[in-house]
Amino acid sequence: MIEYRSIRVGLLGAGSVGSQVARLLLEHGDELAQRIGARIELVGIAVRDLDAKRDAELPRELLTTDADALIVASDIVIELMGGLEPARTMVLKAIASGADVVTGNKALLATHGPELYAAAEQVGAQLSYEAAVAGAIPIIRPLRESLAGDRIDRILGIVNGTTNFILDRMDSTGASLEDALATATELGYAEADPTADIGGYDAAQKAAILASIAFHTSVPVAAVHREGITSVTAQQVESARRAGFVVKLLAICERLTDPETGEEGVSARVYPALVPREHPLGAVRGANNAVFVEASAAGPLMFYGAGAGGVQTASAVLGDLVAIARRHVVGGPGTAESTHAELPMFEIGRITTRYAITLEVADEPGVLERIAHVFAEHGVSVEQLQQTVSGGSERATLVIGTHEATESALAETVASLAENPVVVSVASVLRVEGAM
Ligand SMILES: NC(=O)C1=CN([C@@H]2O[C@H](COP(=O)(O)OP(=O)(O)OC[C@H]3O[C@@H](n4cnc5c(N)ncnc54)[C@H](O)[C@@H]3O)[C@@H](O)[C@H]2O)C=CC1
Ligand SMILES: N[C@@H](CC=O)C(=O)O
Ligand code: NA
Repeated sequence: MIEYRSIRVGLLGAGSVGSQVARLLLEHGDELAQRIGARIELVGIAVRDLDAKRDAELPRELLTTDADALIVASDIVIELMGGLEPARTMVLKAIASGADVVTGNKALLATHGPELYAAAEQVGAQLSYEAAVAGAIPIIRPLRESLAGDRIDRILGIVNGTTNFILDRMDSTGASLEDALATATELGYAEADPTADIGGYDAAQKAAILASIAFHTSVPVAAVHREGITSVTAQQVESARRAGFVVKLLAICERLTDPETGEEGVSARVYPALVPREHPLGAVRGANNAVFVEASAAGPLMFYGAGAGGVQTASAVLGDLVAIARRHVVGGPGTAESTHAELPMFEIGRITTRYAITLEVADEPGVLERIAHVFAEHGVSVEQLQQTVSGGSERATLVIGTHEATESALAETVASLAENPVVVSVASVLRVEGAM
């Protein structure tokens, strides 16, 4: 029997993810010791309530309400409390006391990332966070290590399980957003307050993290353009389905070059978009996540799997823990954040994409010509136009698909359309992404 040295690990938070991390550490201690060459000693689990019911049964003697004492007694701290404070203060304290840190806290990283990375780099500590984006799916490490020699051009991700479940349910059953959300809540996918999910905040935090790593640029969450799914209607989902598309909430991180100045920059944005059903992202069902990466040399790559869930996310936390623990055994520096490029952020008006616009118009001669004129006036080129007239109605529905256009040109086009006397209403404007 090999006598391994011990590496002391302190766990902050024993909720859905934390309780599963503790259980796996306790159950697989021997195997992990062999893989690492040292024993992970779980020295304590900081909780708010010693008697709370938990997803996994944990030894009472490990529970403590004194997180500060636990931090200073640990070589590696795992933060799984969530939220900004006291998580930020505790992570800084752990780093200052010489510990490495593993966290799954995307809100913390998207808001205070640069401060935490700088603190870690200053003392040579490792801060790892595979669980923070797309749960169990390995995406941070592939971007940072496997693709370190390549140039990433674009990331298209479904990174919020709750909204994907809702949109998938609307697509497959015709349910309204409210009904699909109620089902997501019943099944335990949505948060008690689902605003972070359906408002796109959670996806925007993940987009900020992905863009920062992919483009070696510090991207604050405030620079991510965010639109949630709250105004997506059953009608839009049904029209998309009939046209061979599916509505998905996408996080898009893109390297862009201004065609006029040649300036290079980054766009990070979250919005619901039409995706062709045959695109790999179009087939992502239920609460799953997927991240589609386009790299210059590697070409398109797809990472797919469970983006949430206690035990699934615990797998990513343990992966980070094992990697850090191995470094304790073999020595050497950790991986610092790479922000050498510091590309400027391009605002949403500068991005180009395709659009599908649905208009209710008067059914009278010359309407199509007047509508086409509005598009031409703003330099937006129409790719296809479909007209439907309901029997006996004096109105017609026009669905217009555009070629690539800038957001600013599209916004001006839509504003002009809304004011045009032949337009009864602009029923829907959705971007089209991933067209192949
Ligand atoms: N649940 C999931 O599927 C995923 C969660 N994450 C992230 O992992 C982290 C943990 O998430 P969950 O386990 O789902 O959250 P949770 O709400 O189930 O658990 C958090 C636990 O931390 C405890 N806590 C909060 N403040 C504390 C304090 N000051 N001292 C001690 N304990 C404290 C809470 O009482 C709770 O038991 C979050 O940052 C979340 O965003 C990331 C990916 C997926
Ligand atoms: N609420 C999130 C949980 C994981 O990050 C989601 O639905 O994806
Ligand atoms: Na992940």
